[in-house]
Amino acid sequence: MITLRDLTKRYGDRVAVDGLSLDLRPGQVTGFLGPNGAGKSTTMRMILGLDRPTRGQALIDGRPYAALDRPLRCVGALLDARAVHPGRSARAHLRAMAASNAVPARRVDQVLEEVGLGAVARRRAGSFSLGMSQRLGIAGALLGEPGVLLFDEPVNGLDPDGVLWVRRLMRSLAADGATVLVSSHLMSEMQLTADRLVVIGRGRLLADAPVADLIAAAAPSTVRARGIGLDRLRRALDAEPGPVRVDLPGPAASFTGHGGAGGGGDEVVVTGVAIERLGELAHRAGVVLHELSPRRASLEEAYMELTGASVEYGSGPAGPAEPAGRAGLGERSGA
Ligand SMILES: Nc1ncnc2c1ncn2[C@@H]1O[C@H](COP(=O)(O)OP(=O)(O)OP(=O)(O)O)[C@@H](O)[C@H]1O
Repeated sequence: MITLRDLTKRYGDRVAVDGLSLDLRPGQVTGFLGPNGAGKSTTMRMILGLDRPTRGQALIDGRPYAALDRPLRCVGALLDARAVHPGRSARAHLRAMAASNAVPARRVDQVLEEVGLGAVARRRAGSFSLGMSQRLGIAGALLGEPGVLLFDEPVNGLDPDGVLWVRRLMRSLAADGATVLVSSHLMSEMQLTADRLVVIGRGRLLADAPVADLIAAAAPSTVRARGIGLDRLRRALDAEPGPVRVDLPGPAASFTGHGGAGGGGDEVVVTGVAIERLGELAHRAGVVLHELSPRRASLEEAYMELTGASVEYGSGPAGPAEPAGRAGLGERSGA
């Protein structure tokens, strides 16, 4: 269990982490998200006793890191995969870690096999690729079989096989009862890996919720309707209560339904009306439907919505403009 209470870190005038209070429970993978500079690494460093909080506290199983007897047996972490003496072999690096925390030496060979580095155990860590270094960092985190694990960008540099392996590893650690906190900028990966998401921006908590709830709250699902006579459907939607939005469709590939564009008739994307209700309205309005397909928002869309105002190091526009469809045909707030 990880407990944060009013956790705050200032560097001079800059507030890197601003009053975070959270409980991260065993048996769950918590994804830790936020734009560059949001304070994720600083939070992890404070949990691990590498940075001293300006105010508040970070506890592991009820105790600050400094009060843990053999820390590697309580908490394992991958923060910076390159922070290994380059002249030491992978095995020597892990053996030194094990010795300082009363972890049996045989565990070193076990974890090296587990992370796929058994064959290169005697090679200098300085000769490792980024992906191999990440695997060595993960081996170090697993060494003491801790109940709390922190991973900062663990899939950075890993090949697709490695990414899948990390996802399964996180899931199995949580299934065995560990508290797992993992930061990542890969939204699709987080959507697949995490049970719960904590999103921060400029050091402050923006959201703390199960993945599905966070997506549903931040980015509404939509329904695409394709057919003949959609003007009549749009008129029928004018009488619906609540905010309803009617847009031209985005890229056809992002929809789950069959058919796609090009089958004849018009297309609209409706937000704010259940698919069943839309079907009824279309039927009553005499619309010939060729397609009525739901589209669930992605974590990436929800994340953009949540963090839009907190991005400090944003990029300028690049590449072709978004399809014109999202500009919107009509929006109204319900009566
Ligand atoms: N040692 C330090 N001295 C001064 N400022 C720091 C220090 N460490 C972090 N910061 C600042 O604190 C803020 C939070 O940084 P942090 O590295 O925690 O963000 P992050 O969410 O991990 O970002 P990223 O996604 O880019 O890794 C940033 O503005 C950063 O410049």
